[in-house]
Amino acid sequence: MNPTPETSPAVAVTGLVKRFGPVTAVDGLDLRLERGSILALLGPNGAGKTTTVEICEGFQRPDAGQVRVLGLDPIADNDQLRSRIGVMLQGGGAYPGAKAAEMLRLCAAYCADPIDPEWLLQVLGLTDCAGTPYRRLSGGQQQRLALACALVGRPELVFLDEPTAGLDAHARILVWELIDRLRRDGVAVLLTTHLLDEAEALADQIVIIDHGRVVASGTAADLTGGRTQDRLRLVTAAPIDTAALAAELGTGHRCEPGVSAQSYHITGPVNPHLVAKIAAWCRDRDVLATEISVAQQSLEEVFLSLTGAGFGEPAEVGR
Ligand SMILES: Nc1ncnc2c1ncn2[C@@H]1O[C@H](COP(=O)(O)OP(=O)(O)OP(=O)(O)O)[C@@H](O)[C@H]1O
Repeated sequence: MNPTPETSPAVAVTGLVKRFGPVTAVDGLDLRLERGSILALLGPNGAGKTTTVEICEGFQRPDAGQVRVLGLDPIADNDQLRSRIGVMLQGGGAYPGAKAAEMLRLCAAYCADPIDPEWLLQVLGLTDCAGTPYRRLSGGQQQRLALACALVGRPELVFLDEPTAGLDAHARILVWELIDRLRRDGVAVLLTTHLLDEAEALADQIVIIDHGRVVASGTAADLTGGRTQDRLRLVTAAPIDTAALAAELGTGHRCEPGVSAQSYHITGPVNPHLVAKIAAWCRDRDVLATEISVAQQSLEEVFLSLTGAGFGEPAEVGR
């Protein structure tokens, strides 16, 4: 049975392909965003994030694959979808001379049940510039006003393309709090970002794409924690012979110097026996091991390793 539009996922994309001449911007991409949750789309420049989001918004036509937004076709059912989704557009649209509050009230006037524009201005720290013409607003204020315009119609789903790009730390926190609040109110959010801490702080699900394909997806914990069992960090009070330690640990283990002095990365299966062996090896050489820790990769390390040169097949993490 086909899901009805009310029970279907906020976004369901399967096998999406989009080409621009010789460039394949999106190459068989699958995505699924549940209602009331936040999905962060991460990827290097040119990975296909904006193209994917614009197809979901109905601004571009896919070459292949299926896209359903709130159970509907973003192009064929665009009229039905418009009032139910929020899109954060860049630029002042047709009214760059209009004042900030006027623009937001205008957006609200098109909506059946808008959020109070004054409340949104206040939450986003825009009250002081409510009377400022759009073109005189700072970049960060324009960005927050675009977010307010996307949200004023109480959308069920909101698309945010780099919502905090260029915002100062204070404004970023305001926007993060608002996005988190949306989720608690049952709104689904699909956001693209280059800020890994933003994805980590906000998203229920992170999807990393490269060359138009999903290379990993899961929660931040899945992505950073899934590989902890094959990596150990060692710090010693004096330099050690890495080749000798690697030889002691046997095949399957490597020992390489880390970035800071007398720090080392040991890769290979990590278990209590390995930890004991390293400690004993240091003791036998009268070298103090000041730290032996099972290393947690940062999201940045995961991102760089997955989207760096030479990456091969897609990794499925925590799906
Ligand atoms: N209208 C277009 N015409 C031709 N090529 C395009 C068009 N739109 C996107 N592309 C190409 O498609 C690829 C994906 O672009 P896209 O903007 O989706 O990437 P992105 O992940 O959003 O990148 P960024 O992080 O830099 O914004 C790029 O190689 C881009 O040059």
